[in-house]
Amino acid sequence: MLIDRRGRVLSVSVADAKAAELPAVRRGEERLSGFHLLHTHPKGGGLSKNDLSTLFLNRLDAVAAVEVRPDGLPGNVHLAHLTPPGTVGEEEDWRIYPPKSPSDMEDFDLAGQVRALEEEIARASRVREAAPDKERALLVQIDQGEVDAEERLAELSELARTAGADVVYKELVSRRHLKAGTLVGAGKLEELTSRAYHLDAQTLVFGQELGAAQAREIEAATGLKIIDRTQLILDIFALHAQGVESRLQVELAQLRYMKPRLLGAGARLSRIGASGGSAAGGAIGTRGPGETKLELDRRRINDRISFLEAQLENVAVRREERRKNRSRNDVPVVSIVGYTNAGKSTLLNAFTHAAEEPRRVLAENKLFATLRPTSRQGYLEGIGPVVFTDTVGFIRDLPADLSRAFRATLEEIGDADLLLHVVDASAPDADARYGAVRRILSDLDLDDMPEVVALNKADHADPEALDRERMRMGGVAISAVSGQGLPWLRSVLADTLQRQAEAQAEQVALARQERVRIKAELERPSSNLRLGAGQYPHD
Ligand SMILES: Nc1nc2c(ncn2[C@@H]2O[C@H](COP(=O)(O)OP(=O)(O)OP(=O)(O)O)[C@@H](O)[C@H]2O)c(=O)[nH]1
Ligand SMILES: [Mg+2]
Repeated sequence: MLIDRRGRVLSVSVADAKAAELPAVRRGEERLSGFHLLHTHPKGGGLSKNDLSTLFLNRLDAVAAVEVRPDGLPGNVHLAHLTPPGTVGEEEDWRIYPPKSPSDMEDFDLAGQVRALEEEIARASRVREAAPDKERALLVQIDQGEVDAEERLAELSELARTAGADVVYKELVSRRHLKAGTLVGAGKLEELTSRAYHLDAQTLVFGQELGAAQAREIEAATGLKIIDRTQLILDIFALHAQGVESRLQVELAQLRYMKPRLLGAGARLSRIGASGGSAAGGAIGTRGPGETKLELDRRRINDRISFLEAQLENVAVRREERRKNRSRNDVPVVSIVGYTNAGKSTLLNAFTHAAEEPRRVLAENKLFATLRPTSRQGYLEGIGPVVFTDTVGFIRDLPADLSRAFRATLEEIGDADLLLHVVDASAPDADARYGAVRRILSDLDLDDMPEVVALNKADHADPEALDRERMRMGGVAISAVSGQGLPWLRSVLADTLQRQAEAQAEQVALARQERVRIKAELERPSSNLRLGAGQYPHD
């Protein structure tokens, strides 16, 4: 029986001893649901684990089980209610009372207990309201035996922070085999729900991409807002997008990601959409690029996708024209590439003396601070003027929708004469990041371009680790911030460009020689290359 606070019976269910259906109870975000579940235990015994999770997940005022005696009369009553969130010293999310006889129950002030509990819950939420309204999030990274699982979790945490979340808890969950629906299994989800309750968090972020059905199932089981890594990255791109093209690219990627997930997700999306109002403008996962909010109307989504594709096509055509017109004269171009947050923009600033504020490129301790390629002119001793180009940072497992949307931007890297690959040498997984960047370059068919590696943040890196990295990746240890190693890097860049120019000149010379040789061959009277007269009218 489900009973409300005035003692009215709302519903009665009859079932076997294993499980009874509970009608859907509206779960309050801040308060208890206002219902009390009373049921019988025909075989006797106290509250089961199932009873307690029903209490917890539905935020019931209380759950009570009445044992049934062999003579059919009521036996002991078992009762539990929730403990307030954040309670110190409580092992569990619930407080179970010692069994009472039905007559003892008459003196028990359940209403008073519930009032006290609600007051404590309200106090906790007042404390939270006083704090800045960042989305409080729990992070889960599933470890399937990858070597870099720890780093993935740390990266997920950086992504969440950049997206504006307050990470209150993170966990690496070891699972060789994933559960179809819930990935981590129902027990783990229950544990996470409990943690979220105590830490006052409403968002659960998964380090892997979730399918639409998985996200829905996990949301149903936990009552939390579910975000996956891809959504987080898309969200950051949306926050940082500047300029027409990046905005179009980001929105297109977001819509492509959302489209298959919109089916049957009406309630879920409207709920996420309604909970806007964070400092960064809107809740994580629903931010559109620029000032706009992501359009989630499923009827209009296809039209919008076609429109964006056409717009991007236009931009691409115009860019191609610009590219052709830009006389590929002799100013060499160095494209700065690397993992996100490696220090590419800082290095560009250091190289091009963009000390004058307005020329300075934004460099921040945020992932994907740069989304738009930016070129600045610099100078290299022995070479002369050189154009340095800064571009979008890479990340491992770059979401497919994003790499598709940003393909044009990324392919422009191929216009350069030389890649300057910036590695954050202070990152514990510098190798893996280097590998991830190389893989993306190879996907873009750019892996045969000449590359110079800069091991950046040397001021911050462990010297031994730095030595190891130098052995493995080669490259020059630098600090874009302190300037250490920059003269050496400049001379390596100049040498490489010089050698390349020489090789090119040599090829040109060889080609010229070859032409001369063939011409001479053709002109020799006895040449067997000489074909029948009249075939070469100019002869
Ligand atoms: N300690 C130290 N910090 C650095 C160095 N170079 C850059 N940083 C810091 O690293 C952070 C990221 O720098 P950015 O230049 O924005 O990195 P980025 O590669 O352009 O990053 P995205 O554009 O986001 O992909 C900033 O907080 C910089 O101050 C360095 O040599 N040493
Ligand atoms: Mg940058």
